[in-house]
Amino acid sequence: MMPLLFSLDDAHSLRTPLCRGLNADAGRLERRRFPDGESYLRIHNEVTGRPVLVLADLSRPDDKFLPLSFLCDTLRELGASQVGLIAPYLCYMRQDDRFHAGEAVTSRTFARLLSTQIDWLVTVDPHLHRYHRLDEIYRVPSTVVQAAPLLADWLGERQDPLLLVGPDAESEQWVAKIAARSGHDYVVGSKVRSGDRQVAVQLPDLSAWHQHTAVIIDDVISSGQTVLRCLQALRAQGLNRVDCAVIHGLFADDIEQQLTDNGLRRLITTNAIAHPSNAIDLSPLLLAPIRKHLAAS
Ligand SMILES: O=P(O)(O)OC[C@H]1O[C@@H](O)[C@H](O)[C@@H]1O
Repeated sequence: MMPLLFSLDDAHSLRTPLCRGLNADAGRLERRRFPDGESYLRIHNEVTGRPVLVLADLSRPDDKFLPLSFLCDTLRELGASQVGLIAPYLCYMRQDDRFHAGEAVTSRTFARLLSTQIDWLVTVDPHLHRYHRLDEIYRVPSTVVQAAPLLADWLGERQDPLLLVGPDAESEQWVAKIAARSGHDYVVGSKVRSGDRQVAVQLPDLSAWHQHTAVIIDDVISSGQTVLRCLQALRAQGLNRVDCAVIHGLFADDIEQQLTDNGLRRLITTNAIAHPSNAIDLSPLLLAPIRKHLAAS
């Protein structure tokens, strides 16, 4: 049976390519808020016995998780044969430890809650730092898609000599893969975070790469402080041509002007989260894992 694909956000740029690539019908979802702020949700398709895909942009998740839960639960109540979640950005991955007594390890709790709502999960480069695999916290089958080949191919088209720069140890998992595929050199810095927006980045000696264009690579830009401090550290060493490629553009703060004022030439992101900086379409990488889960469930 042809799958049905619902998107919590009608404008998600992955909706049409995924429907086309999977030969899926676009589901019709009616959503509004009652005057008191509670969610109203109605599914306008017959879902009984059909495999259903839910595409969700999970940036700013606190507003989205309840509507997502209502949707998935209703799909199951109405008899969908499976409910698979495509969450190109998987939220609540960064609080992966109890750093201070009494803190909520929100990654674990969120994973536990979400796992009760869905049959499987496909996501792109979740922030796996202290966890190494999603199944350490998720209780449903999952596939992690890596955006590295698409970023590497995008960089591979560049003619100027590039130095890829990971701002911190965590970023090495992404920058090393992109460097290996694109054939560019890379270095990794070290970062100390003393607050949500207090970040210091140190880079190794870069005198061997003065003629290169630096490209900062990271998985997430949130406040933008990591990229900003990395940019400043590069310029302090005389690397004045600096671009940046990030997988998930959360843009929690209005940082872009500040980055431009500090000399950043270009910032690009994937379309995991819709933003004017989107330059890389993830859909070619998502189709095969989604088909695999559809067939296995
Ligand atoms: O510095 P901001 O943009 O707030 O946060 C993003 C950084 O925080 C880390 O978890 C990410 O891997 C990235 O390096």
